[in-house]
Amino acid sequence: MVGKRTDYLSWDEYFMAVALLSGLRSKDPNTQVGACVANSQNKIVGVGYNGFPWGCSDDELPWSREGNYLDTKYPYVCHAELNAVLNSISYDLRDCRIYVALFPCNECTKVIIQAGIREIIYLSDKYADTDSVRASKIMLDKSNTSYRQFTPDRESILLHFSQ
Ligand SMILES: Nc1ccn([C@H]2C[C@H](O)[C@@H](COP(=O)(O)O)O2)c(=O)n1
Ligand SMILES: [Zn+2]
Repeated sequence: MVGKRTDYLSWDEYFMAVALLSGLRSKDPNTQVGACVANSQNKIVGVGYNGFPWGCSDDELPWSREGNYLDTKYPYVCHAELNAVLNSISYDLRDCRIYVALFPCNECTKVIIQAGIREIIYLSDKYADTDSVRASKIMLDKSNTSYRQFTPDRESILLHFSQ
């Protein structure tokens, strides 16, 4: 008898990989972030990545990190988590999980909590020392929204377009 494959992706690996794949759509030259919302039945209900709003051309708005505020990307860019929630097929994301490459900022955290998402699974917390992420953790703790870092069991996942 032929047994089943054993190196198949776990749900956490699968949803985090979808988040990372979505992040590859981002035009941000410095930080590409993807997010994937999964419901309690392990169905994907929303994906997103960081980018400018509809109608705001990637070629006309700045991707700079420094300079006058209006000449940087920060006032314009929609974060991956916001896009994943807004792109989701349901308004009510109660009991969903969000997988995201980078710990959510305070503004996205508000959106995540208000949407009813119950758990955040993140890969990197590289901005842990910012007040934005500190505020996120305060709100998450108060609202009993859980968060945990994804610790991968494998280094990478390879995709081949040629089979
Ligand atoms: N949780 C997050 C954090 C950040 N982003 C976006 C916003 C920017 O496009 C980029 C961060 O840029 P950096 O300051 O590292 O040059 O990532 C997000 O989508 N989700
Ligand atoms: Zn954010």
